[in-house]
Amino acid sequence: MYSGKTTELLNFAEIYEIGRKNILLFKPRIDERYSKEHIVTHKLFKVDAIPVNSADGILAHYENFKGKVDGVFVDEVHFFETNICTIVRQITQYGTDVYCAGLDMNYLWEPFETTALLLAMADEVIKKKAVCEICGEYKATLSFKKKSNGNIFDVGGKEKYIAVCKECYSKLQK
Ligand SMILES: Nc1ncnc2c1ncn2[C@@H]1O[C@H](COP(=O)(O)OP(=O)(O)O)[C@@H](O)[C@H]1O
Ligand SMILES: Cc1cn([C@H]2C[C@H](O)[C@@H](COP(=O)(O)O)O2)c(=O)[nH]c1=O
Repeated sequence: MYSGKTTELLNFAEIYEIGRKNILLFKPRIDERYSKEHIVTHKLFKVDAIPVNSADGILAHYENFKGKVDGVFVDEVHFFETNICTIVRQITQYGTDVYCAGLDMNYLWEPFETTALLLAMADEVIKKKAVCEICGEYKATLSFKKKSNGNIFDVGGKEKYIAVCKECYSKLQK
């Protein structure tokens, strides 16, 4: 969390917009942290997006679009079920570029399955780091949940999670 994934996703989307390409942006409907119908960065930069309940919603909007879609952008992919992989492949085969942003690992330091599968399929992967909220070093690759409750899928921000490096995560666990 806080590593700039959404910022990076929106930067890619902007490149398509500048080039007057047709793009569709999606977010999981459960992510209502900042807005229901925008993808929003933690610096509060926001762009219109279509909230969907599942990956099927992405395909439905894609197929209903009149004209060619040049790029599809999906934020918070870890919240989607693994069938998003089939849909991403299908959309790619139609000739559309697909960009996904999401967490690779949950707060238990385990992979999110959907992200892991998408990583395997991707032509290009960008792994990002945040500043560790404990030691202040720019090497945070994990999220520590302040009150561990067993919920792997749990929308939230700094009230629930902090970005930490591996060393600080291990110390916090003790
Ligand atoms: N611990 C942190 N490390 C880095 N950036 C942070 C941290 N906490 C807050 N931020 C802010 O979060 C922004 C990144 O937001 P965003 O792109 O939405 O990240 P992500 O999608 O990875 O959660 C940074 O530009 C910075 O302003
Ligand atoms: C670690 C972890 C996070 N989540 C949730 C919390 C947020 O709603 C998103 C991550 O958002 P960000 O853009 O990366 O800040 O995912 C979760 O559900 N389970 C987890 O283990």
